[in-house]
Amino acid sequence: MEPLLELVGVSHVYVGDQGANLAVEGLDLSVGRGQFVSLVGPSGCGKTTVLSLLAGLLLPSKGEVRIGGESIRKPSAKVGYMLQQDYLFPWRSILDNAAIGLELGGRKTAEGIAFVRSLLHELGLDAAENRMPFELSGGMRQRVALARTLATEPDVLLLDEPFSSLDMQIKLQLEDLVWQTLRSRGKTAVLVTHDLAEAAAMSDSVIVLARNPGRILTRFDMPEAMRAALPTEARRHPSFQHMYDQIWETLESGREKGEETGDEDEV
Ligand SMILES: Nc1ncnc2c1ncn2[C@@H]1O[C@H](COP(=O)(O)OP(=O)(O)OP(=O)(O)O)[C@@H](O)[C@H]1O
Repeated sequence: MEPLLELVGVSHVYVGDQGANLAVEGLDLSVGRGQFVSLVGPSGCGKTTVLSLLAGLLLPSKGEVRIGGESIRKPSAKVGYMLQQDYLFPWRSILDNAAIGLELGGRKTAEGIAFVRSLLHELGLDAAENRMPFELSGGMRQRVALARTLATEPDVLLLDEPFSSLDMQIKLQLEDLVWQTLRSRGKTAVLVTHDLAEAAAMSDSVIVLARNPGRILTRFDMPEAMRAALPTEARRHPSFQHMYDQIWETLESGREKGEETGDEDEV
């Protein structure tokens, strides 16, 4: 499959008052167009750093980040971000929040607004378009954030723990909705999560990282039947527990080999 996202020998060093900190080292990763991959690993292994490199918010100290074969040196309209917090503007209606990317890009035309309305409709938010963010539940607000991200039609979505502040039932519903929405549009997605079950259920591949320095331990490709199923269905697939256990064991083995720092162990 033609790769859309590529990390080629990527290292990143943060330089600050405390000196240099090698956050990630020697990352090689290829993600095909339309694929959904997750990054999992202990706190500090570089998941957010990888997303920032893919978003063009950070430049690699070594190696290259490519999207569609082109080296990424600055933020690109091809890439959209969805975060744990929705960052909706409290003084703007839902429609105006969802349309903000178009507005900033000078594309808030009648056609653009019609597109945003169609996204809100698809995400079950048509009745909410004139409401204000404080009137919505956490799950609804994250759906608005998804509509806002999709409105600018990025090829790639970077999802930084977008479900982690939601209660379980809403989280499962939203995992299905996001997965379905991205898949039906052929979007490429990179999800950062601490929830291994979420990673296994939503992804084509799960990338396990270790820390000190951040590096890729293993890439797990999910069985085809799980990849084709909605996340809630994938969780019930006979291979699910096996994949989950393998990811968990790899994480644990990385911890045993590389953790001499005495840091808090948090998956
Ligand atoms: N701005 C920064 N300046 C210096 N070091 C940083 C900076 N941001 C992150 N780091 C360091 O880089 C490493 C990777 O951090 P990063 O936030 O990417 O990890 P993470 O896997 O996303 O962690 P978490 O799961 O806790 O969000 C850590 O050692 C962290 O302390």
